[in-house]
Amino acid sequence: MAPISIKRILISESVDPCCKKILQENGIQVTEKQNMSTDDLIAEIKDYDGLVVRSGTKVTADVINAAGNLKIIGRAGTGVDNVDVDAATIKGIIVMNTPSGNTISAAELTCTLLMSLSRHVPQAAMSMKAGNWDRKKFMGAEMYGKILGIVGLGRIGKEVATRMQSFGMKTIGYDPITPPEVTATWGVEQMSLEQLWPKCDYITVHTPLMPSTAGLLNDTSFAKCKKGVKVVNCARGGIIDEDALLRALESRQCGGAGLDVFVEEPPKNRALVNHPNVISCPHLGASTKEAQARCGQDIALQIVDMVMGKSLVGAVTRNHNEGLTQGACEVEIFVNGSSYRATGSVQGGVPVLLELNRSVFRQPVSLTGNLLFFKAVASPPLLPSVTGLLAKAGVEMESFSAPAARIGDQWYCVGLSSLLGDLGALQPLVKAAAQVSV
Ligand SMILES: NC(=O)c1ccc[n+]([C@@H]2O[C@H](COP(=O)([O-])OP(=O)(O)OC[C@H]3O[C@@H](n4cnc5c(N)ncnc54)[C@H](O)[C@@H]3O)[C@@H](O)[C@H]2O)c1
Ligand SMILES: O=C(O)[C@H](O)COP(=O)(O)O
Repeated sequence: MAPISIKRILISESVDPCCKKILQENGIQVTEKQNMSTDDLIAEIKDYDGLVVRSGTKVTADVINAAGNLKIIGRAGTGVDNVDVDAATIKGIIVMNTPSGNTISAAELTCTLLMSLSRHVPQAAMSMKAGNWDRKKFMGAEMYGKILGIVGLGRIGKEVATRMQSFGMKTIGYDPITPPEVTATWGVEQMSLEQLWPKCDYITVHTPLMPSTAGLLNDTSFAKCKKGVKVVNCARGGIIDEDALLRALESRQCGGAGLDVFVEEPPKNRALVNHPNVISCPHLGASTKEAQARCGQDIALQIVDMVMGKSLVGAVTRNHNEGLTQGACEVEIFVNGSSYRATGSVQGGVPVLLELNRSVFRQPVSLTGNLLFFKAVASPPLLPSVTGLLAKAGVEMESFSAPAARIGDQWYCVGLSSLLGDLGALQPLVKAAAQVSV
């Protein structure tokens, strides 16, 4: 990748100080300005080559169009729904995020809300502060033996599943991209949503917000749930339809809700927040010292790498030249001095890889998690040999994507539980290999 000149960056939200430090150490001038209105940002942005945000800054088309020099929008976190990615794409501005930095924190908050719903801890604590001693009102239920439905089995969904299994919960789920054989290895049985709704005592959603997930839980799906089902949304406001949730809470079809996110933040309509069976937080999923340190560091290092022409990690910008409407785009990526030509698209809101260096994959490869790509000649012992080698290195194979063709050198992709410490171990089996964490 050719180096990109970035001299001045604006950080418009509370991002860990290590971000500013790393950028400055690499010769980039950094200005921090928080709580700007969109008009303030429009007036300010023209002076900068880069902008670093969290979820609070609305990087609208107006902001992007006012930004004459902007080359990079860095999201210190996961969701980029506050950035108009299409407007950025049209202007050739790269949008990148740090999708893994806050996974554990968001998963832990989800588990906290699930457990608080089962034992009414926030309500009991408030009652104690009000001078009461009410042991009867806050009768709870054990998590043990209950069924948790997880909608969206990506990074956070997986971490929630394994944690709640330790409480003796049975975990079931649904994801259109993560294969059932993969989720089975971490204890989640997949099924259709129609089969899932009536089985669950608790439901938690971990998808991005997009047209296919907006209102996933709505009047119709609540009606199919067990009476008294408890729900958690630590993903994005609107995946659980807020009006439908309020109706379900009022009819007791829903026994309680844990909400970290809202359609409007902060929510002007307080009906849900004020409901006695709702526990809510002001979008705190990523608000831990550890998550902020990781996200701040990751975004700064990704920007520095880009400036040095090293790599383009975490880029989510779509390629307008190739016609997004057709769904596919082609990019050339340079990793450790080698060039890779990749064709990908976005399916159901999820980036997928279709082709790598002319190897067309049989199924689209979901670009999430730790991915190992290798080039080899197809042969029956190839997969068992790679699996054995990974097992020796203490790394689990979470998914396997094979090329459609079986002739000559082809590229394969393997999802890993963690990146390999040493790619050299693959040498006897493969002709080339690279790994990335997406
Ligand atoms: N509350 C917070 O502070 C906080 C923190 C981090 C992430 N998040 C949000 O949590 C969500 C999940 O993040 P992640 O890192 O696990 O993302 P991820 O991309 O790893 O996982 C999302 C999963 O959703 C699946 N999916 C897509 N469409 C679906 C559908 N219609 N039904 C079911 N599954 C579907 C995808 O296949 C993918 O596996 C995102 O919305 C993210 O913005 C919130
Ligand atoms: O998508 C995310 O990363 C989370 O929602 C966290 O958002 P935040 O960085 O604004 O806390």
